Amino acid sequence: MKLDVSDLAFGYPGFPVGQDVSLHLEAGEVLCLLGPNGCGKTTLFKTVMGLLPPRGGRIAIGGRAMESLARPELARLMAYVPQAHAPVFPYSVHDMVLMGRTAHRGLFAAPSKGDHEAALAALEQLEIADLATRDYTRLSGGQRQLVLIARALAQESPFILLDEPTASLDFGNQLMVLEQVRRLAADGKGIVMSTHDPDHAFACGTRALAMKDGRTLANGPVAETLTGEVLSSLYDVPVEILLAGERRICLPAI
Ligand SMILES: Nc1ncnc2c1ncn2[C@@H]1O[C@H](COP(=O)(O)OP(=O)(O)OP(=O)(O)O)[C@@H](O)[C@H]1O
Repeated sequence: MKLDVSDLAFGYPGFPVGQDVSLHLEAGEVLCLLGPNGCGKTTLFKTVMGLLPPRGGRIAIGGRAMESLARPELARLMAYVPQAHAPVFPYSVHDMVLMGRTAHRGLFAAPSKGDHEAALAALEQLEIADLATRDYTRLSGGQRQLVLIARALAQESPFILLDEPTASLDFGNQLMVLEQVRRLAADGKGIVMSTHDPDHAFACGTRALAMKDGRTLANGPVAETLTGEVLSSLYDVPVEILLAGERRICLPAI
């Protein structure tokens, strides 16, 4: 299954944000989206999720035009992982993950045995089944982020969009989330992940899209796309790329 976004223009009513953005993603790939604050990453996500109407261009999932897909159908194809936040209502972790099943059973139907099993399987896959009965609002930021990823997994969609999944996490939790992203891709998910850290793209990305002022600065395989020149121009700071063994590392000149 393939996600094809071609020549997309996106933005809000009366406020264009981006244009001419294309991305193509296959199962098993991790596409990292990088760009300065306010360049339009979240707006692009909202448009690809069908939450904002495109201002131009085309979005197709598995060869089907997005506008031909009903909302529950779209939810079965694409899951969205927002940045971890504390909801007002103290849901249990299991209930949070169960919400990922809504697309499979309708908004008002009671969760089936299969829904509960899918939620538990998602928690187990992320190795956080021991948190199932805990209050989500009382978890650490890293644990919350993993729960939101589990919720997306329970949705059983071929594509997952993650909006800065490592933001505000400590070093260890960042690595834990990146490791899970790699595992999900290895399991055949297609992943789009926004990040402010080029090293995270080097750690788990297969492709990268560098976006500035709502336009594509570079797009392609990570190593060819995130060059020192591109990153310097993207963030307006001198950046060098070093090789540590096989691994690339971003070194800002400070
Ligand atoms: N609901 C909205 N209505 C109008 N403009 C908005 C709305 N939300 C965001 N914007 C504007 O759209 C532009 C892109 O914002 P967006 O949140 O997509 O950027 P971003 O790249 O995700 O930023 P960050 O890295 O800081 O999260 C910004 O100029 C922002 O002010």
